[in-house]
Amino acid sequence: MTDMSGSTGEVVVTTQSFARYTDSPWRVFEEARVPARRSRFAHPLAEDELVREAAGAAALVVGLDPVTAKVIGAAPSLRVIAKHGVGVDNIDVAAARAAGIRVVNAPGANTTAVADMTMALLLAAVRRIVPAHTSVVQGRWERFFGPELAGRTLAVIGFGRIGQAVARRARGFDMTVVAYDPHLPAEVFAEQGVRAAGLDECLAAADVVTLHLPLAPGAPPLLGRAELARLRPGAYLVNTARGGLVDEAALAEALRDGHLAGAAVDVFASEPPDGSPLLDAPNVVLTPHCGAFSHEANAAMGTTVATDVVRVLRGLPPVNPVV
Ligand SMILES: NC(=O)c1ccc[n+]([C@@H]2O[C@H](COP(=O)([O-])OP(=O)(O)OC[C@H]3O[C@@H](n4cnc5c(N)ncnc54)[C@H](O)[C@@H]3O)[C@@H](O)[C@H]2O)c1
Ligand SMILES: O=C(O)CC[C@@H](O)C(=O)O
Repeated sequence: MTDMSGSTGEVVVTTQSFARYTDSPWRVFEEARVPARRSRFAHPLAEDELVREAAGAAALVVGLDPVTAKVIGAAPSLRVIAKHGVGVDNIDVAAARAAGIRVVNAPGANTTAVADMTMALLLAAVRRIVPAHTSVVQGRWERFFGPELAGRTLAVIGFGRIGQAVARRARGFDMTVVAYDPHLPAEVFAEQGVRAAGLDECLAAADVVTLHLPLAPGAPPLLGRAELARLRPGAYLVNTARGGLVDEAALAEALRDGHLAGAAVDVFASEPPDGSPLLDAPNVVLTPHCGAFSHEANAAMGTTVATDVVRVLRGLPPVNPVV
């Protein structure tokens, strides 16, 4: 790490997960002679902490930290906000644009990691891996049954990089895949051997629904009580996209009353999910927003965003602009 605190125009890295498996992202800054340091706070930042960190920064590299209009307004030297990942729902992109600040991210860098995690969570949910593990460890030796994936229908909602990678994996498990993504031309679905359908049709057809779309600022949950009720009895839901896409109370209720057979959730409306109704819902597998946490994705996200930060600070156009 290059720690040149006190220099002007420095890069401040607030995400704790930056360069966890290789120093190569830090080397991008070192080789470009761009001063860069980690945040003083060794935890995900609250808005006021981010205001303090952003005050003298030329660039911020953030994870899920809230880059609000207040943070942007308090950062007169800021030229670029880099999302160490894909989803920019924690960044007020409109405020950044209005302030002339670039936003960049790392599209594709964590596609494989999240697609693998989605399949891991799906398999864990249907074959009840977590209760089976607990049963063995606690000496009960209960034996669990679950459905096979072959021949079942997977509905992929959001058919971008991760959605398509999940569809390829699901086809490898002999699943039928339908997908909903209103922003893509028909050829994209056809190329992947997937049938395009509307949201309602996908929900009605699915044995498993998996979410892979962004969370739009201020949007209500895509899957509220009414949409969850449209799922087949005994269906499963996997969410590795964003917690705000699902009404957690309605999902917990659908699990408790047995309408859904199970859910696997990596992302929560509020993180950590203290008090979430999912914490004590039955038949859930819950992980701490670590879908992107493969070694390879960690290296790729870090070097991708570091490269674009350096480019913007040198006056070059970024490779992966959001704005
Ligand atoms: N769990 C994690 O750690 C993790 C890691 C990476 C990404 N994510 C989440 O996954 C999302 C998808 O990532 P990606 O790399 O596939 O992004 P992507 O941009 O390649 O794909 C997103 C797709 O969603 C589609 N879409 C947008 N709005 C939609 C809507 N209302 N209904 C249906 N489809 C819609 C877009 O057209 C696009 O094709 C990210 O936005 C992020 O929120 C989570
Ligand atoms: O910042 C993180 O820890 C996860 C980011 C991930 O959800 C993404 O959108 O790429």
